[in-house]
Amino acid sequence: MIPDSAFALQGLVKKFDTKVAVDGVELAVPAGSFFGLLGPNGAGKTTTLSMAVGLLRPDAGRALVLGHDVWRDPVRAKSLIGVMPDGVRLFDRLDGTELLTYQGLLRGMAPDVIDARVAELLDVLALTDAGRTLVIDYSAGMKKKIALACALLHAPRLLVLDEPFEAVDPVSGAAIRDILTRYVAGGGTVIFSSHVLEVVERLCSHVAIMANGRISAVGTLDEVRAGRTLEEAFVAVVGGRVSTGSELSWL
Ligand SMILES: Nc1ncnc2c1ncn2[C@@H]1O[C@H](COP(=O)(O)OP(=O)(O)OP(=O)(O)O)[C@@H](O)[C@H]1O
Repeated sequence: MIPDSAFALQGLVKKFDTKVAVDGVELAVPAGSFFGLLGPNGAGKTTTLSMAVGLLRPDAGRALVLGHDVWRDPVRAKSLIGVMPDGVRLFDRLDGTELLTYQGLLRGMAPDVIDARVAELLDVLALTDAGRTLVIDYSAGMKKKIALACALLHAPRLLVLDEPFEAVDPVSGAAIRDILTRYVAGGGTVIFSSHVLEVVERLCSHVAIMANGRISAVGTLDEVRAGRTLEEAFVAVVGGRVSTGSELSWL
């Protein structure tokens, strides 16, 4: 049986000491959707995605990738996903080509397939010249792009990306949007967190808004917007700050 949800999060909870970072998150990401996860700083997006892909053990709940439990059946579940985590920890004493090749070998890919895909990914992401540069010497945006290439290399069914557009230049951002749009058109599923509402509005078919460790709104983009802009919907769900106009008068 093929589940309707590419990704199902059920009752995920994570506490850090007394802080409840994620408070019973339930989320079904439909197969073939382009899913944006929004929320203010500290809402619990990264913690949720980290648990969802098997990088952080939940205190309660479970995550299913195409029906496979990430914690009980990790090898199968992880073979189906490509992940670009927050803070991108990479083997940065390798150059770009070596890093991708290493990633492909870990994934059990054939060397000739790896070579062809690495060359293509470096080209599309404008990293060809950086292929022989150590990753530690990359800029923040270049690190994002090589991390995205690592997530794409094995042609996963589902992509989980933490702030993929952060720090990338406009040309690279357009290239990434194009890659992801084609990936979804080809039957893939993407879930990504972002603070860039214009990008989410342009790309996403579905959106969830997190606040205080919970999902406060979820649905198709139009359902969540409900006739408003996404920014208006976000502020309505999360709560805007009311300015008295007198703050920082000393500045
Ligand atoms: N390792 C940790 N130890 C202690 N507290 C943590 C840890 N990781 C996250 N937190 C706390 O959990 C809460 C949720 O953090 P998280 O990084 O998931 O938020 P986020 O929605 O991704 O935020 P941002 O948009 O700023 O990246 C925050 O209050 C944060 O301080």
